[in-house]
Order: sequence, then C-alpha cells, then structure tokens
Amino acid sequence: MLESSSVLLFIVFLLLFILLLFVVLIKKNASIALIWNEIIREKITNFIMNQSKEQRILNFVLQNAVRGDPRSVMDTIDKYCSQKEWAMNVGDEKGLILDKTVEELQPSVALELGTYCGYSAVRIARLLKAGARLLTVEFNPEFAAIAKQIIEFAGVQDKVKILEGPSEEIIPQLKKKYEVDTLDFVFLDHWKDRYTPDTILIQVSLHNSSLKSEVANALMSVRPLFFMEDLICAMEDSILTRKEDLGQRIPNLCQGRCRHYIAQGFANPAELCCFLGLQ
Ligand SMILES: C[S@@+](CC[C@H](N)C(=O)[O-])C[C@H]1O[C@@H](n2cnc3c(N)ncnc32)[C@H](O)[C@@H]1O
Repeated sequence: MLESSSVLLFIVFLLLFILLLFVVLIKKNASIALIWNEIIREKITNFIMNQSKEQRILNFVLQNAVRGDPRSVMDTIDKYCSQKEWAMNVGDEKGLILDKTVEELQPSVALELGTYCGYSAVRIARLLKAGARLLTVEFNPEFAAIAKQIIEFAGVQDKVKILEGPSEEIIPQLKKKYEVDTLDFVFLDHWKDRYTPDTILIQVSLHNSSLKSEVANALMSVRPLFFMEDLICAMEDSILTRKEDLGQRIPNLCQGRCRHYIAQGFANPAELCCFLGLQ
C-alpha cells in the first residue's frame, strides 16, 4: 500500500517537473514557444472550439470591423493577430512597404501568390485605381473561402478575384483563362520554395504576349532575404528584364524597398552579386 502510494507520488512529481520544465523552455526558447503556440495550443483550441484559427479571425472581423471599410478590416485582423493568435498575414509593419510600392506603381493588373485570409489582398485592393484588378492565388480551399468573405466584407470584391488552386497550375492559365497580358506588379507571398520556379513560370507563361514583351514590371517580396537567395540561385537559368533596367532599380533594392527586377546580361550569380554591391 505504502509502496504504491509513493510510486503515485513520484509520478505526480515527475509530471509536475516536466510541466515546469516545459513552461521554462517556452519562455526561454523561441522555437519551443513557436511549436507550443502554433502547433500544440492552436490544435487544442481548434479541438475545443471546433473551428480553425482562420475561422476565428473571420468571426472576429465580422463582429468587430466596419463593413465596407478596408482599413477597419485590416486593423481588426492586426488586432486579433497581435493580441490573441499569431497568423501568417503580411501584417502592418511589412504592409507599409507593400502600400508604398502599390501606391508608387499604380498597377492595372496585379498578381498575388498566397491569399491566406485575404488580409494583403484587402490591403492591395484598397489602393488600386478605378478599373484595376488584383488576382490572388490560394490553394487551400478553406483559406480561399474565408478570404472571399473577408474581401466582400471589406467591400473590395469588385477589384479582387480569388483563383483557387496551386500557383504552378494557375500561372500557366493566366493568359488565356484570365486574359492577362501584362502583370504590373507581383506579390510573392506563398511558400518560399515556389518563389523562383513561379517567377520563371510567370515569365514563360506570359512571354509571348503580343501586347508587351516585358512581363513583370515589378516583382517584389516582403521577405527580401529569402527572395534574394532564390534570385541569385535562379540567375543561371532564368532571363527576365534587361541589365540596364536593373541598374535603375538598385537604389530601391539596396534601401530595402524589396523590389526585385530580375535581370539578364549577367554571366553568373557572382557577377550579379558584384553588380548589386553584395560582394
Ligand atoms: C504567408 S501566407 C499568405 C499571407 C497573405 N499574403 C497575407 O499577407 O494576408 C501563404 C499562403 O500561401 C498559400 N500557398 C502556399 N503555396 C502555395 C501555392 N503553391 N499555390 C497557392 N497557394 C499557396 C498557403 O496556403 C498560405 O495560405
């Protein structure tokens, strides 16, 4: 009897110790905190509430934002994601870079890869001039459905078309199915491993346009370091804009404006790095 109660006591202490250790690790280690917040806690909350984080974001918007006011929708999503649960929206800080670029370029046709809940789509669409349009690509049907509601709630649905499916399947259809001849602005915000192949695919898919030979006037990413690596890797087999054009854009690029003009005329990645002043 005594023996079994001491075993029980030992197990209770052991469990308490593991719990304490876990709490300390969450506080001290960012990766463990991320695993806890993004995987374990989110899964538990989803199970208890029987809904996904993205549905909770949508509900929060429907209950707290002002219908037809894109700014209010953006602020409400930012508020939810800073106070309640982190989510992979571009967010307000990097969103300012996005705003500036869109304002500066005034694109007629813009493409976004990676819609998620529609935060950045609302952000871009609210700045588009009359008659301009944003095509946004999302392969997760649940996210696409949530984005549709958020975009409608923000009142920018006339400017935004959600294209549901993997970017690698949608991009080749842009020209014929979606009547895209030229893209003035491309926002790459899907999975990083698709940045380079999709950039090349955009070029290949729209290359034979009879209206304009230069396909992507501006390619930007708010995750410049990732993109830069990919860009350099891609140089060996991709040819996009002219070297002289790139030269004009370097000041922006180096100031962290995150706008990338992919260039031809470089023998190899090292030459490009040298040209960019990275070596
Ligand atoms: C970082 S989130 C996009 C965030 C969004 N741009 C925003 O700021 O509100 C990335 C999204 O890209 C989607 N995605 C990833 N790879 C994709 C692909 N190859 N084709 C289409 N969607 C993709 C994911 O499902 C996810 O919703």
